[in-house]
Amino acid sequence: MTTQRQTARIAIVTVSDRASRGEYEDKGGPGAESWLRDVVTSPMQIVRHIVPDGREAVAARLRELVEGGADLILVTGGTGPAPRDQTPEAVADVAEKELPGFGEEMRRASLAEVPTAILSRQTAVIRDATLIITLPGKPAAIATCLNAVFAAVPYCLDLIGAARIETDPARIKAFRPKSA
Ligand SMILES: Nc1ncnc2c1ncn2[C@@H]1O[C@H](COP(=O)(O)OP(=O)(O)OP(=O)(O)O)[C@@H](O)[C@H]1O
Ligand SMILES: Nc1nc2c(c(=O)[nH]1)N[C@H]1C(S)=C(S)[C@@H](COP(=O)(O)O)O[C@H]1N2
Repeated sequence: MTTQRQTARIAIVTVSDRASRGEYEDKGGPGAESWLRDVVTSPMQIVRHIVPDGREAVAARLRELVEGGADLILVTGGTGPAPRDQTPEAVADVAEKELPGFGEEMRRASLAEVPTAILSRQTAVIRDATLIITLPGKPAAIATCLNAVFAAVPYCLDLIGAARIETDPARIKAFRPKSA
């Protein structure tokens, strides 16, 4: 068995025309970072990026981050049905495998809070040894969605050959079937 890297490289990408132009302060990226710092107890390096909406811009940034060795990328924003919302198309452009269960479960959890959660086309995909999870842009959606799916993320990273991460079981109990 190969030894897994111990420091996880995590990128958070905010997709927002207005946040990228500085018209409002990005609350989604910092929100995702503080959620991870509360939940993940193993070493990690987190970098944050802000990009405008758009298929090419988002896909290009995702390719760069995967090539740079990211283990996990959280993308927030641009998952809805409006013309500029093209994050799912960008993610599909870089995907090698889709994990549709992530989107199903995140929407299910969000629908308990807001009926318009059905408008989000959020999903998760794998490219190389990177897991990419997309989240809605509304900052309040981030914790709802990560709480809904994160128990499966450490084992997914194990399976794709990414870094090993541990979580605070009081927040999220990571489920690893082989050690359960
Ligand atoms: N990163 C963010 N930081 C703070 N607030 C946000 C962020 N993303 C979205 N929001 C808030 O949620 C609302 C709906 O999000 P949505 O992603 O649909 O925005 P949008 O209308 O596409 O605009 P933009 O792409 O310029 O952020 C926004 O109008 C904004 O109030
Ligand atoms: N938990 C949660 N999910 C949510 C929402 C929300 O407020 N909370 N907003 C919804 C709305 S109104 C839209 S349009 C979609 C897509 O948002 P995005 O384009 O910012 O990604 O996410 C949906 N999912």
